[in-house]
Amino acid sequence: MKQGGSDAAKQAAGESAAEAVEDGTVVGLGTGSTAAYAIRAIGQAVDAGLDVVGVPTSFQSRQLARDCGIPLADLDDVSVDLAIDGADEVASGNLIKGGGAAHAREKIVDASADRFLVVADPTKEADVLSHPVPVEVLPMARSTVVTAVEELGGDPTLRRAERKDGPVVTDNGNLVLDCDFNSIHDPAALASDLAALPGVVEHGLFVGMADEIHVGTADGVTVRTLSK
Ligand SMILES: O=C[C@H](O)[C@H](O)[C@H](O)COP(=O)(O)O
Repeated sequence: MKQGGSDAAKQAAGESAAEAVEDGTVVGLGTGSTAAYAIRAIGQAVDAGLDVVGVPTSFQSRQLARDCGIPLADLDDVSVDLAIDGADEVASGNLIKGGGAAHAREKIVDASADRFLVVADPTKEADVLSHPVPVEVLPMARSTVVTAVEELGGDPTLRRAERKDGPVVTDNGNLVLDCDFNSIHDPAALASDLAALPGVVEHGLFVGMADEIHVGTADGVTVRTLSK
């Protein structure tokens, strides 16, 4: 997993994207260490009087947003203007997400947003996606999805919990298979194949969804605007 980015780079990316949040914005709040910097920056702006509503993508982002004083709502009540979220890998504007097993809720919130800003550090950038793809599965479908992923050419591994025996259980009560496909030359086709498997709740390929990528370094931020 590519998690080698510096805190300074993550902070620069997160704070850059947070600058896009204006008064009255409904903002999707991503999950992970880079999105957390955006949430903290939005919280500081709320303290200074900015009127925003946040839609969290996980238990973790909800808790951080509450700690930062960001008013929250869910998708039954609001529609998202702008989502800010991290990524485990970025190539040609496509993403692999789910290193924190939050990709199902992230995809719902990020896909619903009018604009989706990705925040990353340079260690996340690649020419071709090759990070294992997290696939959230209903527990009863684990074995059938393992077989189906192998038939698609992948090598699935059940994600194990740390400081708990057994598997990671997502915020939705499901399991995660990290599926290694080596280099993914047609992410749209793989995304469609994975989504079609019975028992797959969501996979971590985010294809053609991002509007901007904010890549932070210790020295500044590069913003790439993508055409969709
Ligand atoms: O499930 C977690 C998310 O998809 C994260 O946005 C992703 O793993 C990137 O996290 P980080 O910014 O901590 O590398």
